[in-house]
Amino acid sequence: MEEKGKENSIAAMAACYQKFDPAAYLQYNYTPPRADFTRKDSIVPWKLACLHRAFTEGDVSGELLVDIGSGPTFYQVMSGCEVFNKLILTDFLEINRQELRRWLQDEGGCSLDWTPYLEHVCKLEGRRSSAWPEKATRLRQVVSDILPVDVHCSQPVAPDSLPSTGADCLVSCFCLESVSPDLPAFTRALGHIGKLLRPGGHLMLIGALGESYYFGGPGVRIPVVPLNEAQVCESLRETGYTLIRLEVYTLPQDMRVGVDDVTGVFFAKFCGLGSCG
Ligand SMILES: C[S@@+](CC[C@H](N)C(=O)[O-])C[C@H]1O[C@@H](n2cnc3c(N)ncnc32)[C@H](O)[C@@H]1O
Ligand SMILES: O=S(=O)(c1ccc2c(c1)CN[C@@H](CF)C2)N1CCSCC1
Repeated sequence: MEEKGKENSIAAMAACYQKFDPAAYLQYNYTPPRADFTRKDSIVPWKLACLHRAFTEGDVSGELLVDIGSGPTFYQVMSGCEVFNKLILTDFLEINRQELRRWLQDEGGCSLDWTPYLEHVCKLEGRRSSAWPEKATRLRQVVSDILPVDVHCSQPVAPDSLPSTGADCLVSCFCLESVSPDLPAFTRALGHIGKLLRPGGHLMLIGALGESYYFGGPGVRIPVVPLNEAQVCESLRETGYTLIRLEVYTLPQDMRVGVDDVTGVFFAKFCGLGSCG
């Protein structure tokens, strides 16, 4: 696609996000039936277990974890916040960065109660679920910044907002495929964020399989690049990552609730350029 065509399709995607509604998005995806902690086949325990294992199996370490496209959610950093002393959250929209600040400042007015997620991750760590306030305090302590980000820019965050050595670990959930107009743009965005990672750092990528759209609010239909596992791995290989593990979850029929047409979710752990470790 010509340069002008790429710019137009990325601008069209950005326009879709101007009506994104964090509260609705959280309601659609982070409350039952999708977020049902009592169901063994629910996606929440599966995803939180993938993240817990990936952050605690011994090969991930360092100082700085950066979450790309955080949106209004925290589940994706509830395990990582125990491993890293510095955590930077990022999003394209100020309305999402405000939602993150509201929870971090603990002054009420948040759109979702993250307690069940904190309790579940405490249990994964072998702690009592009643230890969730300590985990909430830890998370609030380690978040050092909430930055604007645009994965379609060759420099996705402002210069000098990260150490020159890069982040030790990146996590990104349901972002790249949900903001890219097509697969080449998805792959380019992967390359852009890869430059934020130090050599040998790790990338945890969580995303939708087979999804072509989702609702980011009432009537806010946002196009998604439909991906399969092979495309995810090929895009990551093209951008120089080494696959450590890929896990796939197929959404039960009753979790297909009309807010999107996702058929599955993948969890992938990668190591960036240079020796893994
Ligand atoms: C589907 S949401 C994912 C939110 C969250 N990570 C989660 O796991 O639910 C996609 C996010 O990407 C953000 N976004 C939109 N355009 C972006 C861009 N060009 N670069 C980075 N993030 C973008 C949106 O603001 C939104 O928060
Ligand atoms: O996997 S989810 O069902 C989920 C969570 C978020 C999303 C989707 C699916 C699919 N559409 C995406 C659009 F970008 C957003 N899930 C919701 C409960 S908590 C763990 C994540």
